[in-house]
Parts: sequence; C-alpha cells; structure tokens
Amino acid sequence: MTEVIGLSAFAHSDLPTEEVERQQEVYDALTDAVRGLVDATIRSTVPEERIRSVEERVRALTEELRSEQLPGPFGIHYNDEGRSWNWGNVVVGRRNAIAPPMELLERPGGGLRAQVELGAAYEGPPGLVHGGVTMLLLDHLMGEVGSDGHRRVTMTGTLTGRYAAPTPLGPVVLEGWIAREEGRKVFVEATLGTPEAVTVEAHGVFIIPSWA
Ligand SMILES: CC(C)(COP(=O)(O)OP(=O)(O)OC[C@H]1O[C@@H](n2cnc3c(N)ncnc32)[C@H](O)[C@@H]1OP(=O)(O)O)[C@@H](O)C(=O)NCCC(=O)NCCSC(=O)Cc1ccccc1
Repeated sequence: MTEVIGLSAFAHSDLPTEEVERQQEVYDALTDAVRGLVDATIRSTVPEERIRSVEERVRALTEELRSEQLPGPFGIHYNDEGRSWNWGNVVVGRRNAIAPPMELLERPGGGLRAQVELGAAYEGPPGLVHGGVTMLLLDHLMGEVGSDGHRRVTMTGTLTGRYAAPTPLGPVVLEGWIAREEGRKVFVEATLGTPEAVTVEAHGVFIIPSWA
C-alpha cells in the first residue's frame, strides 16, 4: 500500500525487520560491486578493445536486472515494527551506487555526525570534492537532524554554505545540530571537513511543512 503524504510517497510493507535486514545484506554486496565499477570506469587504463568487451558485459548485466523492476523510484518503505528503509536515497540509499553511502551516527551533545570516504566519483576541481556534493551530504545530514530522530517531517527551506577551504578527496567528516527553533522553523548548523580541519560551514532553515 502506498500512502501519499504531502510531496512524499511512503509505502507500508508487510516485510518483517529480520527479512529487511537479510535483503539489505544481499543488495549491499551488489551495490558495493557497482560502486567499484563506477570507480574503475573512471580510473581504468586497460586497452580500448577490453573496454568495449566490458561495456557489452555490463549492458547484459543491466538487462538482466531490468527484466523485473519497479515502475519508478524506490521511495520510503516502513513496516509495523518501526523499521523504515529508503534504499534509493542519493545520500544514504543502500541500493544506490551513487550514494557514498553515508551512515548517520549520534553526535555527543546532540545532533548527528557521519564519516564517509569520497573517491574519484565525487571529484570537482582536480583532487577535490565537488562543492555540490559537499552541500548534498550536508543537506541530507541537516534534514535528518531537523527531523529530530524522525519524530517529524522537515524539508529544506533555505540552505547556505561557506566554503572556507578546499575539501580533498578521501575521508570526510560531518556533524550537524539544532541551533534553535521558531514555530515550524528549525535552524540547523553543520560542518564538513577532513578529519583534521573544517572546510565547509552550513546554516539551514528546515521547515515542518504545513501539510505534516
Ligand atoms: C514546506 C515548504 C518549505 C514551506 O511551505 P509551508 O509549510 O507552506 O510554509 P509556510 O509558507 O506556511 O511558512 C512557514 C514558516 O516558514 C518560513 N518559510 C517558508 N519557506 C521558507 C524558506 N524556503 N526558507 C526559509 N523560511 C521559509 C515562513 O516565512 C514561515 O515563517 P513564519 O512562521 O512566518 O515566521 C515549501 O515551500 C516546500 O515544500 N518547498 C520545497 C522544499 C524542498 O523541496 N526541499 C528539498 C527537499 S528536502 C531535502 O532534500 C533534505 C532532507 C533530507 C532528508 C530528510 C529531510 C530533508
């Protein structure tokens, strides 16, 4: 059953959490393999004729996966045990090879933190993380912070960032916290950087929508 709330589609599922976890392991392995393929596609130096042969085999694998597929995006699924899974999400999706993926952890003192490894697929300026990617990760983390443990829905209203220094590809750390709240507005602050230094500071107004 799919329930449409505001702009989002949430699908109720009868899958028990144990089965969700089992399936997640299966897809984690596939997604990790595809992520490796993305990185290898960028960095491979094998001769051109081998590239053509790999292309044919990748197309065949894609056809095999497409033989049975959803009519649209994955959406957010949830069961009666309170487990939800958004495996298509561009930042945290366990079946999305574009997602690093980012795993969210509790931040001491409140809010959330995360550590991700950003490789060649996230490059903007040479050797550096694309500025849009850093804001993508920050937006997601800050949205989750604003939701206060999924207690409420929040959507990004306004997001601003200050790029204080370039972010090299490699390990990246993020943290975000609620600065204050005014009615339906949740003011969230966050930082992103290397394990040694903050490179981006972000401020966001996350809104609890009128329809929520
Ligand atoms: C929902 C809303 C943002 C606001 O609509 P309504 O509910 O009708 O709001 P209403 O007009 O009743 O004003 C209430 C109060 O709020 C204020 N205010 C209003 N707007 C803004 C503003 N832009 N910026 C700042 N403040 C604003 C307004 O002045 C008023 O303040 P007041 O009480 O007078 O002091 C709507 O414009 C929308 O859907 N925009 C698209 C959002 C979208 O697509 N975002 C991207 C996808 S989410 C994502 O990717 C991240 C994510 C990841 C993971 C997890 C979670 C998140």
